Amino acid sequence: MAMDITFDKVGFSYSAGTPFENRALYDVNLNIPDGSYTALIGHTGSGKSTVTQHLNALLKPTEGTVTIGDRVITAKSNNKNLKALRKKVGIVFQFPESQLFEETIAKDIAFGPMNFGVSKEDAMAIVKRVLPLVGLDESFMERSPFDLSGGQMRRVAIAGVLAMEPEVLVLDEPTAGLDPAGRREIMNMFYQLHVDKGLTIVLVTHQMNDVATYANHVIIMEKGTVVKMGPPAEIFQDAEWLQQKQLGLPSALAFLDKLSKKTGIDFGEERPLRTEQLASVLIAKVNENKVPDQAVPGKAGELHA
Ligand SMILES: Nc1ncnc2c1ncn2[C@@H]1O[C@H](COP(=O)(O)OP(=O)(O)OP(=O)(O)O)[C@@H](O)[C@H]1O
Repeated sequence: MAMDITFDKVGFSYSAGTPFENRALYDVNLNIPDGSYTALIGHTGSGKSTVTQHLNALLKPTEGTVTIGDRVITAKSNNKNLKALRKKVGIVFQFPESQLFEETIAKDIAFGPMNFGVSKEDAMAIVKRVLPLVGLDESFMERSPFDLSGGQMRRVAIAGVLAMEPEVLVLDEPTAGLDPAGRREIMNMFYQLHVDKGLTIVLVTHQMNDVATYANHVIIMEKGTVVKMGPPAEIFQDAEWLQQKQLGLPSALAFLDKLSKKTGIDFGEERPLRTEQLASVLIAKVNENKVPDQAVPGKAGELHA
């Protein structure tokens, strides 16, 4: 069963019908295609976390319809039989390591599957299968999660979500608080899971470079609603709009944008989104003699990437 997710005219209020009612979503229409790497971006308070909690029915819409694979969730849906859905859509919340609690790493990772009725023996087999996916080996199984570094603890917590063998993995700022090397490793790990296992990924992030590097579908939220949705090339076409909205640009695009303004060179459709593509685009422009000579020290003959 394909796990496409769609929101149709979804509204949501926290504490609906009480004096503390707080409207978080207005008329949200979006889709998350099965097998996509979707980035969900927007300022603080725009509604991203509220949307993610609808992805496995932790929250139910106050209005409209959320469809997750073959499950249709509305305000009137009952809460029964949501276990199967929760298994298919795994959410890695911010700072997931704060939810570790067992005395050994193996027990912590096995907790979810055993809660779903998997035998201890099968759960241990799952633990052995998921540890390498997060870059850890079996020697970690009997260790306490609380003796690990912050980055390793986060990997264990992520392994606990992967142990449920989800089809959709929702990541709410998964690298918050990690150092640059740890960030890169974790982001590459998720990308590998997406490529190797065909996992649908929904990444909530403020990092435009991650959006440019990994995502193939982008949703932008503002004040509780979706204001743009589409492939990255289309989303980043309008650099001006993104800057106006103070959402930031991927570094490669920000650099070319500045260069265009200073030199008048129009990089048009050739603008790369990823930093590693930048050199070849610039060299191509130099070779076309569209960059003034003085901007390229020592320019002689044809340049190669
Ligand atoms: N438990 C809650 N009770 C009441 N209001 C809430 C609750 N959680 C979030 N809100 C409100 O809902 C709105 C959307 O918040 P949400 O956390 O979904 O935004 P966000 O885009 O994820 O922000 P951030 O980037 O800071 O995580 C905000 O106005 C927020 O104050």
